[in-house]
Amino acid sequence: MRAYRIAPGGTLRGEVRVPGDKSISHRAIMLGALADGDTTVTGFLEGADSLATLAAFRSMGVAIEGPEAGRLRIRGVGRDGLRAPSAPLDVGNAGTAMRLLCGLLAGQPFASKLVGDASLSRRPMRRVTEPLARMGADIETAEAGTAPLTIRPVSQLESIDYAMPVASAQVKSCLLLAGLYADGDTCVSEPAVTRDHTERMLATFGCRVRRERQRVCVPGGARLTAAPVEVPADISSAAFFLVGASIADGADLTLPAVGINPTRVGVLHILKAMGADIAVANRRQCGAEPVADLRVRSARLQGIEIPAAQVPLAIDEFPALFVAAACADGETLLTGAEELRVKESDRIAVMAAGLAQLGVAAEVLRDGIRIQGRGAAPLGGGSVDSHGDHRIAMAFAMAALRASAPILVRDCANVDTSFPGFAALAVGAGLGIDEAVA
Ligand SMILES: O=C(O)C1=C[C@@H](OP(=O)(O)O)[C@@H](O)[C@H](O)C1
Ligand SMILES: C=C(OP(=O)(O)O)C(=O)O
Repeated sequence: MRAYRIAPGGTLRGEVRVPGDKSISHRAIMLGALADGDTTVTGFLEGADSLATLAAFRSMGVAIEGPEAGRLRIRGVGRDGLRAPSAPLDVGNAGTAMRLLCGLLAGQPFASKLVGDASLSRRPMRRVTEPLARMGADIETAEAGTAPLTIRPVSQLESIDYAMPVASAQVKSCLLLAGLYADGDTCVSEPAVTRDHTERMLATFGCRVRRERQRVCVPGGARLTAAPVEVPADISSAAFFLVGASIADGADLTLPAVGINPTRVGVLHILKAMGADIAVANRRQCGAEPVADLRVRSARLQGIEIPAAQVPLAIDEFPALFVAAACADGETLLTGAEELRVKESDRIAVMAAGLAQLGVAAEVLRDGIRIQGRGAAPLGGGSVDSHGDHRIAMAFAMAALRASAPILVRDCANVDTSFPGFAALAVGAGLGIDEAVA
């Protein structure tokens, strides 16, 4: 099993170019495949999750050239041009791929089956299959409401006006994609703002998306027109470096061209509220998405109560933010984040267990966590288990910057799902990671 052995202390300096945004990379493949015409993608994330989406579309007859240094050319087959895959579509560890594809496949005139790895096969899928069933879709889950998902063709999907019970961009996007195949306007309302990459990209591809506050509608039967997609650097990957440079002594790191879509910047708001020194410079547009260069320097962090509205805007960044909280003065309290329990791992339980290994007191709550920051005192060293969760592995790798002894992080292979090359980039910036087998 792949592991990281990280030397304690050190700092992060220089410039780090993190790879392309995972959410946007998945969507670029999906919309590019369904569009009329050829879509060129730059900055595509060559991680296992987005490559699984790419492979799924190839097996449905879509010709895709690349990826070659993040460049792709997708030969769009048009809204009705996908072909029946000859085998189940295996999306590995990728929740985004499974949930978005489920909506898109529900509207196809052929049967299909979606399967994933052990972690994905434990994650809840009824959140998408129930509203899709209301649209008339025919989808069978395993008994627990989990994958595999067997999708059978129906003559016509009906449009829906759906108020999501959970704030989930995956559920929203799933229904919008199904809505392209429905008989009228499909509308989705969200209880809190979630990432809006699907809406932005649909609009770029010429779909008349109607957006009001926390509600979005797509017209049934819309056709998409190919458009170039520039994928910004992933703020969720940048988050590990934002935290690492904040907690390390003498750090000064620049992260160029990071996506700063307002629906993704919870990590910046939360770190700044904790006292982080992050400068956002050179704001500009990268296609449909805003980007900026982020410069982060060491800072003395303070524990905070995390505002509820920031939770969905930082949902993937909490493993890293918990490490920041562990190094802060005083207590940090997170509530309203029960969604963390159904990610690649139960991120509340797994982070609390790892923090305990490093001597950090953390109380697990039903929907969050209370962390007692160690302030100026170092974290301990020791062995932590990532439970195959990429974000847990990278968060604990950064914790070593403030540890008094080496940290061993076990089960790190899935870092490749979202951040291939993480260890090498981190080493280049100053982190003492050794990839080991443990
Ligand atoms: O739509 C997306 O690309 C994502 C949405 C979020 O999931 P939820 O919709 O389950 O919150 C996030 O955790 C995931 O990493 C990516
Ligand atoms: C939750 C995540 O991804 P997904 O749901 O696509 O597996 C993540 O990347 O943190």
